Amino acid sequence: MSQAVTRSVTAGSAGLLASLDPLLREWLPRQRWFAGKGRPVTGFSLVTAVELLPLDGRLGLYHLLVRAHQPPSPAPGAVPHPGDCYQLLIGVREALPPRLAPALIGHVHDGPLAGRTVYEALYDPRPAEVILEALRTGARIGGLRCERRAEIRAGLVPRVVTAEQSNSSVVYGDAFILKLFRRVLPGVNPDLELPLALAREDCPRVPAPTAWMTADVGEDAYVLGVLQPFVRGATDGWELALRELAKGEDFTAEARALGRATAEVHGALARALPTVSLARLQLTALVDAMAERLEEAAQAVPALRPHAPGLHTAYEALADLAAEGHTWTAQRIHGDLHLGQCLRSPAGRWSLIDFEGEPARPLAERRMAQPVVRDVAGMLRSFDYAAHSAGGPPAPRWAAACRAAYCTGYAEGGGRDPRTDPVLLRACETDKAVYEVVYEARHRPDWLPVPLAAVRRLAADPGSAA
Ligand SMILES: Nc1ncnc2c1ncn2[C@@H]1O[C@H](COP(=O)(O)OP(=O)(O)O)[C@@H](O)[C@H]1O
Ligand SMILES: O=P(O)(O)O[C@H]1O[C@H](CO)[C@@H](O[C@H]2O[C@H](CO)[C@@H](O)[C@H](O)[C@H]2O)[C@H](O)[C@H]1O
Repeated sequence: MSQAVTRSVTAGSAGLLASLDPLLREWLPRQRWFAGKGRPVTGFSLVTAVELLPLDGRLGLYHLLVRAHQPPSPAPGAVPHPGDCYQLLIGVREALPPRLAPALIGHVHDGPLAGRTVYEALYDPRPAEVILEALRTGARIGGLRCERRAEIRAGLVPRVVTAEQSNSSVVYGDAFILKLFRRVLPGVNPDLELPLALAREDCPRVPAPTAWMTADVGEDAYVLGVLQPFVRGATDGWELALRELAKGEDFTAEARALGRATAEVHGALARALPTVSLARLQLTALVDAMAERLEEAAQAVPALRPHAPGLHTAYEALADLAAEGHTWTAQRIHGDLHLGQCLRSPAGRWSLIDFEGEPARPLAERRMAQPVVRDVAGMLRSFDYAAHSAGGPPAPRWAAACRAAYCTGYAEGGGRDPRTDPVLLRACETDKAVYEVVYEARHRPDWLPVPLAAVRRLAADPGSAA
């Protein structure tokens, strides 16, 4: 273990946060992973601070969990909230070398860091090495605790992933990838829980966690990061789909393989974790939750409002089936499945990643058993997204063929053909499209027309879901 890791001490000083406060207020809301977009940050409180490299050297390094205070959402019924907790890895230098310019947070004027430059330390190889070393050695530093399931080679060279993400990732020597969660919550994190459960089932479709890091804060444990094997040379399904679309190529063979992979993962999850039967009461709760999400979304995004009555009919049809006595099985699912969560190895093998669920939903809700059709609906929406985003005119026939092939593959992989459940499928696709409208309005307003086009179709035509 490196000297720096063993010498780490808990800092915990309010002065540290006070000196960072004005810089973080400006920097944090600009980050893609910042969850509280649209509301100002009015202050911060420190949850934990651990000094990973001492300030007296050329490079200081702090691991911080900070709570960002924001006024409550203006949505009717929104409850006051203590503020989201974010994980920050803060590097401190006298001056920033030009290669680290994109990582700049700012120059500190007051407090213990006065006169120094602070920056997003993951971009810097040395801090990234410190984190890997902690994981490799199962270190405990202040409240930080690392655990590992397998050996990790020393000396792997880090590089930060620069793609747009909800979290932040570092690749180590093309052998491992570490995801550091940005908005962290106390409790079980499905992105660790489910891949661990799948590893116990020897499911080869999901990279098994190699090591992970947790913070103990009082009675609570926050999962901070997960290291897993890196699929070398992989292309994600989104990139691949757009590439094939641009060339006018058929994607149905891949869509079918993706359907098989999804069904295999669902099968393994059903073996690993409890399944339940959704009878009338639970189905009513499911339908009510969908309807409530639609109402909240319509409040937040005015463009959705004219379509709300049409969309509600999808939920009413499901409620009618429940009233007639239909039941569905529910189990743990991926929760936010889309083409970008599917990796194709150079040998043509598909893996699924990112089991965090929809980041904006409460953790308890994300960990609930759900009908598998929810994941299927996510993928079907994704083919539609691709067909509307490839640059050329929308390609509805390409999307329809992929959607059908995916359902065929799902049945071949041991699942029930999702098309035998059209009412549930339409309700789930509607719920997903509504989620996407809110997601895009918040994070990528230019993309809003994509889910809105689907909303128009789903509201007007009950048969439009696959
Ligand atoms: N095991 C892996 N092997 C190769 N690349 C990966 C792996 N896991 C993630 N990635 C890459 O990192 C990106 C971000 O990972 P993801 O888990 O989706 O993070 P986020 O939750 O931030 O969206 C993915 O789109 C993928 O390109
Ligand atoms: O991958 P994340 O966990 O960060 O998921 C979030 O971001 C996704 C976009 O990156 C978003 O997915 C939506 O856009 C995709 C194209 O970029 C498309 O393939 C998906 O079907 C669509 O839902 C996802 O919803 C969000 O949770």
